[in-house]
Amino acid sequence: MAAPVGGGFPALEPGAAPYGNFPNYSRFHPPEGRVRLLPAGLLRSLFPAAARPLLGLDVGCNSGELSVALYRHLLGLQEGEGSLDQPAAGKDLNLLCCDIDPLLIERAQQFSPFPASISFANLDIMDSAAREPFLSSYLGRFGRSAFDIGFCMSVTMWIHLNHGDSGLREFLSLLSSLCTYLLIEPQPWKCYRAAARRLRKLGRSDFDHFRSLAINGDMAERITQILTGDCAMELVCCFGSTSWDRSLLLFKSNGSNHEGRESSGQEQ
Ligand SMILES: C[S@@+](CC[C@H](N)C(=O)[O-])C[C@H]1O[C@@H](n2cnc3c(N)ncnc32)[C@H](O)[C@@H]1O
Repeated sequence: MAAPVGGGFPALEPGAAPYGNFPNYSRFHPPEGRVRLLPAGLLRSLFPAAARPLLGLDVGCNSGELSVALYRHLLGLQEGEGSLDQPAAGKDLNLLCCDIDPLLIERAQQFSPFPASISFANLDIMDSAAREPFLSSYLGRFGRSAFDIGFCMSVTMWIHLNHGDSGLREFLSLLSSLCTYLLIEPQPWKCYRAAARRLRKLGRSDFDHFRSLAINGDMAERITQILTGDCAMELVCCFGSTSWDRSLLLFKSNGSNHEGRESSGQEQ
């Protein structure tokens, strides 16, 4: 993959984005390439009976372009429509989007067309001390203890490179415990090699874990095995692959951990 740099942000060396926190990422992997794979009416078909607002979590949202595109697409809003925060598709969606990079989050907040429905927050999802109070507080506002749907788009590789095999497992387990449905776009193994190569070109050493990763090869398959084998999720469907060879996989929790978790009377 060409390294996403330049554009409206101060230039950043590609290797200087060790978490995949590329500015202008969406110019290189445009949101449309992902959202067009998702069927219209997806939320209605996943949650036919939901009378309350749906809650979504977008992990690794970068500067928010994909989060906003997902929000529009899932609610059936056209570009330029719905800026009054009045979704049109008969479902109400609140999206919490987080990223480890505070500058990307600042930018997302600055340009958000749906500030009442989409919240952007600076959070390292792997930092349990920061994550737990933050997510509980957000969910508590809705009287909930889990999200209806999670989005993990082009993030797994960065967690894997920075936290190793155990970090990837921990991350997937966390997402499965937090979200009833999980839409995930894993990076294929060739992207790992490209990321390590970029770092070496800058004269830096590999990511700490790169050479020791035992989870490797067909990453979509490996992640599916972990989610279905260890995390009590089932694969609902694959929505196909983007033109840059990443598949979009939808999982559903089949454990009982998401049922009956809402507290009564506080839903908005
Ligand atoms: C390649 S970008 C993907 C952006 C967006 N999801 C998309 O697909 O267009 C990966 C993002 O994950 C974020 N990220 C990496 N590790 C993270 C962590 N531990 N917690 C939160 N965000 C993280 C990076 O800062 C970066 O913005």
